[in-house]
Amino acid sequence: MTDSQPHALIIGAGAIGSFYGAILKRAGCTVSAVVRSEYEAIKANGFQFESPLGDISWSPDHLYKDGDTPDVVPDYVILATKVLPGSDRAALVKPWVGEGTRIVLIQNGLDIERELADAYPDNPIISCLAFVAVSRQGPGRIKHNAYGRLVMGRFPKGADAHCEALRDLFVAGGIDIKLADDVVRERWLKCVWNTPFNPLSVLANGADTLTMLDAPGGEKLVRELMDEVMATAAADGYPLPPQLPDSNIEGTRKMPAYKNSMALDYLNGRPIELDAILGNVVAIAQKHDVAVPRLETMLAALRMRA
Ligand SMILES: NC(=O)C1=CN([C@@H]2O[C@H](COP(=O)(O)OP(=O)(O)OC[C@H]3O[C@@H](n4cnc5c(N)ncnc54)[C@H](OP(=O)(O)O)[C@@H]3O)[C@@H](O)[C@H]2O)C=CC1
Ligand SMILES: CC(C)(CO)C(=O)C(=O)O
Repeated sequence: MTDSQPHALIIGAGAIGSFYGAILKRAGCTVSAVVRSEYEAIKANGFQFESPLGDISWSPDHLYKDGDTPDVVPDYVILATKVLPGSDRAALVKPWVGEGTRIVLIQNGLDIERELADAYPDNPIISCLAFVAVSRQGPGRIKHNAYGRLVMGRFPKGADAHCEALRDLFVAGGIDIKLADDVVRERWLKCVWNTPFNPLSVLANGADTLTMLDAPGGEKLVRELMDEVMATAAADGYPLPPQLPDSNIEGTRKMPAYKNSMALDYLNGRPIELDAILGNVVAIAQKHDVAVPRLETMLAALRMRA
């Protein structure tokens, strides 16, 4: 593709994929999508958005199903599926990755890049963390509630010209971007929030943030879980700011009550990203002999439920 109109292909155009696809469309990119169950609806009507950004509804320039072959090799393959056991993400992107294609992950969790980096050693891997509240309302219908910021960096380290070029596109589309030299550290920082809140919301029957914090003993439990994630991060070589649990709780209390992505999956009967967000943290704690009794209990209880 030409530099003047980069081509991004979204794989897994659900809430996150279709939202950041809309942003790249606003930046003037050619944006295509590979979708699964919502193919017919998206083919007929594109992605219909309700958003504080205004009318960001869009239709993919090329719409594909799993198993199709690409018309063009994209500059960016943006993977925005859920990170679930049994989903072979390296195989999923394979038909769409050519020489020079940057593989961009916009997915939650820890230690989720390695399988892509190992499978595609010659393609830049750009790892992104989304700070946004967006959810699917029905086939091809998405509600963007608030926010949108992305933190991004090369995996395993650095923020090079590939990241800068993608940052410029997202900024042109109206999104705030932080480039991170150490994206793994950024994943730990985000996990201090997601690893307690997301699985706990499932144990609490899909509860929102304030319901969890205001339940008797709720804030105390969230803090203890955050402390266990902090201790694990430190043992893994990522000491995080000691005031992070305080600022996370304070920030969460200031936001309107909010159902995180795992709560929404649970409430909609979809599989949850238990390993990416919790299991991988527990595995790293066990590797370093860090005591994480509350995280282990939560993981065991949720595995029983699954
Ligand atoms: N939603 C949010 O506000 C936030 C989400 N995140 C993270 O972003 C990531 C994406 O989450 P989100 O967008 O909410 O998830 P969604 O469930 O809304 O979207 C995932 C999409 O991937 C599609 N998909 C799965 N497998 C395939 C496949 N083989 N081929 C094509 N499409 C496929 C699903 O299709 P199908 O309908 O067929 O299942 C669905 O459209 C997760 O890691 C999540 O934790 C991070 C921050 C906020
Ligand atoms: C931080 C938050 C809550 C939204 O950006 C998220 O990561 C999620 O919903 O899983």
